[in-house]
Amino acid sequence: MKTLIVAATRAELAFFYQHYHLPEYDFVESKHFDVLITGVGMVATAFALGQYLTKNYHLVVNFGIAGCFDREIELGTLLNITEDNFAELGAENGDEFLTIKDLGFGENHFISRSKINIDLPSVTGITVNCVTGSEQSIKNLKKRFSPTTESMEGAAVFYACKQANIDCIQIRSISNYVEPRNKDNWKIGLAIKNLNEWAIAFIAEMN
Ligand SMILES: O=C(O)c1cccc(C(=O)CC[C@H]2O[C@@H](n3cnc4c(=O)[nH]cnc43)[C@H](O)[C@@H]2O)c1
Repeated sequence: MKTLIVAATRAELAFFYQHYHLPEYDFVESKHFDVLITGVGMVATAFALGQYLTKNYHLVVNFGIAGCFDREIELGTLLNITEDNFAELGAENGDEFLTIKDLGFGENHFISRSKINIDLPSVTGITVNCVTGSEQSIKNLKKRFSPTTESMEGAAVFYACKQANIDCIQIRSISNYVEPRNKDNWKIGLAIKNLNEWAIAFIAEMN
């Protein structure tokens, strides 16, 4: 059985593609692993996984960059997101937020059940449709989830893997702090370089 590597954009796996001489397609098959580029966001991710996630895979690895709520963590740091949450899926009730679970319609919190030993700090993430960019939203999200990271896909990958009963890990490299938007502060190049080096070593070790 193979590993399915999932990322939102091909740019996030650029050096990985180069290293393995992969063709520039959004779904690439190779002997030990396949790669799926889903597009950004939960909808695109869920649709792509609905098309490609089959029982041929024993493991899904979601790679990407992410925002970070913790200023003690340096940009470019790699983290293992072992828990993730749909942060906006639910209902407002005045100032209170009711999750999809509170409403009785399903789960908003996912935990990786993988037993693979990952040499990175384990943290909790949130997954959003709208990148957080106001002090009030940051305060609310910290209160509700105590998150370390924010992405736009993570919890959707965990959700799909749970539905398909396939183990999943999520590795993200910190490109920016979650703050009022200022793309000049983002270190995307550094985050992608570190992410790809780790991904190449991880896949080499697994096979
Ligand atoms: O501008 C570029 O060169 C560039 C190259 C590769 C990827 C990007 C992206 O913007 C990828 C979007 C991707 O990043 C995740 N992300 C990163 N920071 C955050 C954040 O603060 N909040 C939420 N998501 C974040 C997200 O998963 C997107 O899929 C740009």
